[in-house]
This record gives sequence, C-alpha cells and structure tokens, in this order.
Amino acid sequence: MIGQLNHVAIVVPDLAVSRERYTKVLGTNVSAPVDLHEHGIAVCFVELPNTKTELMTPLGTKSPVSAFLGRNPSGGMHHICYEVRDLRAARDHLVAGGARVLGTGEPKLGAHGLPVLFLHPKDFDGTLIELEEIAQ
Ligand SMILES: CC[C@H](C(=O)O)C(=O)SCCNC(=O)CCNC(=O)[C@H](O)C(C)(C)COP(=O)(O)OP(=O)(O)OC[C@H]1O[C@@H](n2cnc3c(N)ncnc32)[C@H](O)[C@@H]1OP(=O)(O)O
Ligand SMILES: [Co+2]
Repeated sequence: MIGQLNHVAIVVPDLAVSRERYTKVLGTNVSAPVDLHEHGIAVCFVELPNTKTELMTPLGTKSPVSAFLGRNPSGGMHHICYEVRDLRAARDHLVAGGARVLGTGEPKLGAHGLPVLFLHPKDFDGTLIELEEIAQ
C-alpha cells in the first residue's frame, strides 16, 4: 500500500539557522521558508537525490509541533512521510485494521498541495507517519 519515502521531517528551534546549516555546512539546496498557517508551521524542504528533508518550526500559538519542541528544545526527528496512490482507500484500510487517523480523518492539502493524513505514533512503533497522495 505505501510507496516511496516522500520526506523525513525535523522540528527545529530556528528555521533560518537550520536552513543555513543545510546549505552552507551540508551543501544542499533548500527551498525558501513558507508559512503554512493551516498547519501551524513554517517549513523549508531540503532537496536530496532520493527524497527530501522537511525542516519545520512552530507557527502561531496552536502549532501541533510546539509541544514536541518543548520536549526536545534543540529539535528532533518528527515524522516520516510515505506516498500512497489512493489516500482515502489507504485510510479506510488502516482504520479497519484498528489504526487511528489524527484530526478529523479527512485529508488536508499539505505543503506540496497534495492531500495528506497523519497516523497516530502510538500505532506505528512510536513513529508519527504522514501519508501523502501522489498523482495517479
Ligand atoms: C501537512 C504539512 C506538512 C507536510 O509535510 O506537507 C507537515 O508535515 S505538517 C506537520 C505538523 N503537523 C502535524 O504533525 C499534524 C499531526 N500531529 C499531531 O496532531 C500532533 O503532533 C500529535 C497528536 C501527533 C502529538 O501531539 P503532542 O505533541 O501535543 O503530544 P501528545 O501529548 O498528544 O502526544 C501523545 C503521545 O505521542 C507522542 N508523540 C507526540 N509527537 C510525536 C512524534 N512526532 N513522534 C512520536 N511520538 C510522538 C507523545 O510523546 C505522547 O507519548 P506519551 O508516551 O503518551 O507521552
Ligand atoms: Co510532512
């Protein structure tokens, strides 16, 4: 059901500092920061030969990653995103198997303008999983 690894996401305390680290120290291309108010994060993507790293930091007072950063003040790996062809079918299959989908269960558009959902970390080895629907 799940396909390619789309990205690994890291919560960072300072997006500009981390963007600089990935460009100057690690020698990668990093997209310009984007504020995703509907998701409560500011985000950049590190472009890699085989996948991406999502650098994100809390935005606003109700960010879903604020508590995570509070627990991990220097930052840390936050989630992994897999690609799926049919997000609703994947969701229904996983829920039928007892997995919990976060939020309302309805897909939202993610940073790439594609539908995404999140699965509860407690159901997947303590790992927050994001599913992103790729164009058929
Ligand atoms: C979609 C735009 C963009 C994209 O790629 O396109 C993004 O990726 S947006 C990313 C930000 N949005 C989200 O992460 C939405 C889904 N996440 C959530 O709703 C919350 O982060 C949630 C519910 C996973 C965790 O909320 P919170 O940090 O407030 O902690 P809780 O006390 O509710 O957590 C319960 C339990 O889970 C553990 N936990 C929390 N976060 C993670 C994590 N990232 N990985 C693994 N485990 C996590 C937390 O420690 C608690 O464990 P416990 O043993 O009960 O203490
Ligand atoms: Co993500």
